[in-house]
Amino acid sequence: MTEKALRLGTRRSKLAMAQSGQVADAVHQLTGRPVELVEITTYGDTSREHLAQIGGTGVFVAALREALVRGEVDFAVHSLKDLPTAQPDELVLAAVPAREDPRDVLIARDGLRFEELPEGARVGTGSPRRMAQLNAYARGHRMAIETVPIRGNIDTRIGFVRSGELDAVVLAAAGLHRVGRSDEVTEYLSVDTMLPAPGQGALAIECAAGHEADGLPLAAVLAELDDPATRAAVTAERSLLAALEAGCSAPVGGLADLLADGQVVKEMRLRGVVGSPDGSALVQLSTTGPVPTTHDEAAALGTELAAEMLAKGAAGLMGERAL
Ligand SMILES: NCc1[nH]cc(CCC(=O)O)c1CC(=O)O
Repeated sequence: MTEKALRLGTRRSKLAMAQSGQVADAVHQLTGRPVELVEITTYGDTSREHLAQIGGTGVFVAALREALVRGEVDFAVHSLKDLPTAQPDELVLAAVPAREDPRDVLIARDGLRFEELPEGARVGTGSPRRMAQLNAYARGHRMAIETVPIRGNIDTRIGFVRSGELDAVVLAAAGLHRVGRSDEVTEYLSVDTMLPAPGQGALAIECAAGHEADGLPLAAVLAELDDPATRAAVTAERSLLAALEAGCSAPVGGLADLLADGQVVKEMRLRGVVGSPDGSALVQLSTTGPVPTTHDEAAALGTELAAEMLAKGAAGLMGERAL
């Protein structure tokens, strides 16, 4: 008798299928069980509204989470940056595997870098975080650009540049790497000018609390795929986001990394930014602390930085805080 397959719930976009396929292989290696992909359509996939309008938080994950709770799938893979910061009691964030490149990139016509864009260049992004930082960068260089709200999958977004409708678009490096489109990148944006979204480049593997698949305790098994350094970093980043009371479509960037002295890791640094979408005002701060050894220590770094950012007026820049 063949062993029963583990059911992995996934969105059906090319990106979701690529990252779910990768996790499916790893789980198959780990357990010896076949892993079957179960495609689930989320509201974020079917709605044609702009993310800022549909409320942002959770639109790509709610349907997957419902399937987990109902036991229709055994585990699910999400882009961590799309996952709301509140963790439902019925679900466990079983693993955060090693992160991909967290940076944002520019894909521009004619191989242009950001600073080479012409006067009045039209740059596509639907993300208030990217808008705020792009506009601030442009102001700093006395460039005039126009940010144009767009949405759609990776191919659609690259298509706006191909068709000549836009001069450039900004996307996450990780997504492009995962779908094999990295050769389209014309500039990797420095995190000094473009802090990524909290959790960007990382995946989240989630299952229902206490769930067993034919005797296999899933949370414990999947925990083998966890990368503690990535987990600590994204915990700090998401705690920053939560403490700012912001969601994934708020103009908030955050990135934690480890600072080393030679080979020896000394500290964790957390950088954060909040900006007005026109880039006229940014609150950008960073903090460092001992390398966290627990969830609470990592989360404390985010809470601390959020308090400092709020003291510098971050709340006023976030506009609709419900977003
Ligand atoms: N909001 C869409 C989204 N969610 C996850 C990624 C890919 C990058 C990642 O895994 O962090 C993207 C595309 C993008 O921002 O360009």
